Amino acid sequence: MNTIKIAVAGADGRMGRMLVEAVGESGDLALSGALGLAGSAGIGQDAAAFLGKPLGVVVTADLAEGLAGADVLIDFTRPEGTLKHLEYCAAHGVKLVIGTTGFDDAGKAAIAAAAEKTAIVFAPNMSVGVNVTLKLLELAAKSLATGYDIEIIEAHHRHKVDAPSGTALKMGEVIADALGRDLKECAVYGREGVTGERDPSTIGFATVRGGDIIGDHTVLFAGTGERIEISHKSSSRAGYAQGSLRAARFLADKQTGLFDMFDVLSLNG
Ligand SMILES: NC(=O)C1=CN([C@@H]2O[C@H](COP(=O)(O)OP(=O)(O)OC[C@H]3O[C@@H](n4cnc5c(N)ncnc54)[C@H](OP(=O)(O)O)[C@@H]3O)[C@@H](O)[C@H]2O)C=CC1
Ligand SMILES: O=C(O)C1=N[C@H](C(=O)O)C[C@H](O)C1
Repeated sequence: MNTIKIAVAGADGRMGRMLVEAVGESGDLALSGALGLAGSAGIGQDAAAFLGKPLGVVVTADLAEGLAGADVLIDFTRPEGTLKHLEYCAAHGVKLVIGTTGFDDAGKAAIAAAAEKTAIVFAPNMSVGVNVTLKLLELAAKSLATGYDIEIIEAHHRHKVDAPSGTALKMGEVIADALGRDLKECAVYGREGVTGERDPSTIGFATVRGGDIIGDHTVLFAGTGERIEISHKSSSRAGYAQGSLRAARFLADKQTGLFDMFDVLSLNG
């Protein structure tokens, strides 16, 4: 089997570092490049310097340099960074695994358009556990379609910049789809003041930010006399990194197309 050459964007970030380490330990993947934000402390340093085991790949802000020879770019940055990388990758046939969250509709449309030129896996959560949880939610929502109020509660570390999390929004989409609702019309993002009684057709979101919480998601189905809670809690970012590597391997025989982790993990159907 050919070694898959991986470039990592946001190489000096929380996820970027996990990915550099995971690629280095994988056996079947090789780090070919590392991108960082111009002016960041990591620029010019070996991407694996933080491990004390340099890999000979220097973090650069130059896309041509960072993406030279790459088969796949794994990108966990910010929407504006990902969209810049996306344009370059689509033009140069580099495949993409996008874990970044917080895109608006125009950003998502740009990713879909780029997938006509290169192959992309785009998912707000790469962990196997979260994606299986999404399947459980589909079943729960269909079975609890009436008489249960649905609330999605997520908690993350103090550094997270987008809310609700991409995962929470995906959970809302999966549930809304299962119930034949449109999340844009039924989502309620936080409550304050005299809100009136709860509208049963809504899906509520609540966001907690603090400390070093890696990522907790709970969906509450609150009925009369009982409530069901479906929760996933991450205690490490390793699952996100391993899922991303699975996504990169999945892309090996794809030339174009937009995929998600259901495709990677064969969870469709
Ligand atoms: N899909 C999934 O499974 C997961 C998704 N995520 C998502 O991944 C993203 C990154 O998370 P995390 O690693 O915690 O964040 P960090 O802030 O730790 O890392 C982000 C990295 O991207 C760099 N960066 C910031 N802005 C730009 C830009 N405009 N262009 C290029 N690079 C940029 C940062 O540089 P600098 O440090 O200099 O600012 C940093 O190196 C978030 O959107 C998060 O929600 C996170 C975990 C799992
Ligand atoms: O920013 C994070 O940390 C995470 N972001 C993703 C999200 O927004 O859902 C995935 C995970 O929850 C960690």
